[in-house]
Amino acid sequence: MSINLRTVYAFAREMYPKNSKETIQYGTAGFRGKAEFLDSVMFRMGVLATLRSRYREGAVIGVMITASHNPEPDNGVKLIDPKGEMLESSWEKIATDLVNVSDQELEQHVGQIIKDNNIDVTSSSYVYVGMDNRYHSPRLLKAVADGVIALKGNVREFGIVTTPMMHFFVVAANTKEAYGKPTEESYYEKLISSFEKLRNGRVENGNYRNSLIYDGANGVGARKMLQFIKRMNNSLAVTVINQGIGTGKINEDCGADHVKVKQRVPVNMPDVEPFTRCVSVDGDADRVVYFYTDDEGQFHLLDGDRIATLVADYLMEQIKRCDLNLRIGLVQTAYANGASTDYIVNELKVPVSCVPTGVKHLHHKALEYDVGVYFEANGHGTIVFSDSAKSLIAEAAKTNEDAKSLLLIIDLINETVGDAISDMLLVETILNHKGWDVKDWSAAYNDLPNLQLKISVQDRNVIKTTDAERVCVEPQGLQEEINKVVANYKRGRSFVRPSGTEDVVRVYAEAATKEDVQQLAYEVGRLVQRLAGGVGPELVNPSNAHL
Ligand SMILES: CC(=O)N[C@H]1[C@@H](OP(=O)(O)O)O[C@H](CO)[C@@H](O)[C@@H]1O
Ligand SMILES: [Mg+2]
Repeated sequence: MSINLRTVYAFAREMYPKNSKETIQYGTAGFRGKAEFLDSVMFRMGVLATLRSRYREGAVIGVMITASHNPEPDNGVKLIDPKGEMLESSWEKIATDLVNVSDQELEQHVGQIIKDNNIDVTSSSYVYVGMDNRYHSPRLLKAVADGVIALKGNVREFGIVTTPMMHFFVVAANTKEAYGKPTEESYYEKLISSFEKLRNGRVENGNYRNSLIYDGANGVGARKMLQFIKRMNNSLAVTVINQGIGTGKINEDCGADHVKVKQRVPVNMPDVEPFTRCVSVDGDADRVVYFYTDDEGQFHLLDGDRIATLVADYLMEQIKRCDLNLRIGLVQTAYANGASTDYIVNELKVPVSCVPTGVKHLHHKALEYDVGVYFEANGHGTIVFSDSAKSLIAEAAKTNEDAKSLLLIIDLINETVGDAISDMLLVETILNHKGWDVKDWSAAYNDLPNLQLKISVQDRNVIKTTDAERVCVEPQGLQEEINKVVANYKRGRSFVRPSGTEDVVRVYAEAATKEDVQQLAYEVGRLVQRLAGGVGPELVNPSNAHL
């Protein structure tokens, strides 16, 4: 088979001309932006995925079209490497350069990538493509597929799927189906059968009730949950809200990001009993958070930190019961609530590390342990087991019932990446096992009040950070000013960093009281506006807000 790079240029010029002059970067989770400027990006990512597959000797590479928690007009694309991880970081640079060259330079540039990486263009390549349910996703999926076709690669389209399903399909295909088959049915089957075996017919236990409200963020997570419900034998009574039918827009006033950042219930919440367990996932269903309201109508959040601590505690207990000697570790980011980190260090006594935002960083760190539990505070995370841990557990399972359960737990977990539905089924399994309701779960520790702000600046990349993003090194002087402000607040902590998915600088703050955290976030936000080129209206001082 021979390929003609002229074809790539012809496709690009005729169908996917570059229509934006702005430089775009492979960020925290791939490329994101307004959908109308992404056709050429998608086409080129189809080209890159094909090259990457050839570079990896014909292994399947995944392409997921989604803008996750971003608003409806946005879309995005992320590449999935053969083992289900995010695209290797050295190729992120290749991706960024490829999407930013002009149409005229494209042919020569693709030739250079082939040469630099010694890619055999006559070899086979396989690309899997899936998308979320945004109305512009099908158009963008076609652009990716055309990028593959332009280089004579093989493309398989999965239609509307969650991000974690795409990761599952890629791993399933590349492990010759040891992980399952690369089909939707196989994915449902794997998760549901382990979940139901773990339940073993016991749907309620102690304070645990088996019903919950599920906020699907008007995204693909809603449709897939409806598919789960159809296939489950009433082992869980799930009411799905924000299903994405009718006028509801993806992530608008609903979903995991809304619930976590606004600390508020999603739109369309039915009238439920106080302390009813509720779950929100994001637009592509790779994040999950829990929440409930108490008998005074007060909102309570059980976020990724809570899930991580619940899971780590449970796994430690199970591993101890099996009498196995496995090193368990927890990975967080700077957004983790300080109270959760204290709890991990002082109560769980598990090693905990802090890495930069983005699951790729957490995932890599977690692989250093026999059992690595990682979660971003926003509910994005999973658990990874080393090969040797898996064989030890499998060996023990021959004689030990607890080890058998652990094996089922491993099956229930989508180890490739954070998976909202799989994580939810895991939490449900643990709560059921412990006989806990949300009150019991909340009792482990009290979150410090915390707040996030988004600040618009001229160029968010003027902010540079170090020490897992906890310290800002540029613009000069900003960190010193933040330190001075933070010192005035009991249990105060705050940091700033440029978002990798939105054109904003994020400010995080936590402090001992709600009033303090509002004031602290405001003061740090003002520093960013003043010292990092803020644009738009000045933040309002919360202590003057009533004036
Ligand atoms: C504070 C926060 O929640 N940041 C999110 C967000 O990244 P930013 O780089 O902060 O925009 O989107 C990422 C992808 O979904 C997710 O991994 C990350 O945790
Ligand atoms: Mg997401």
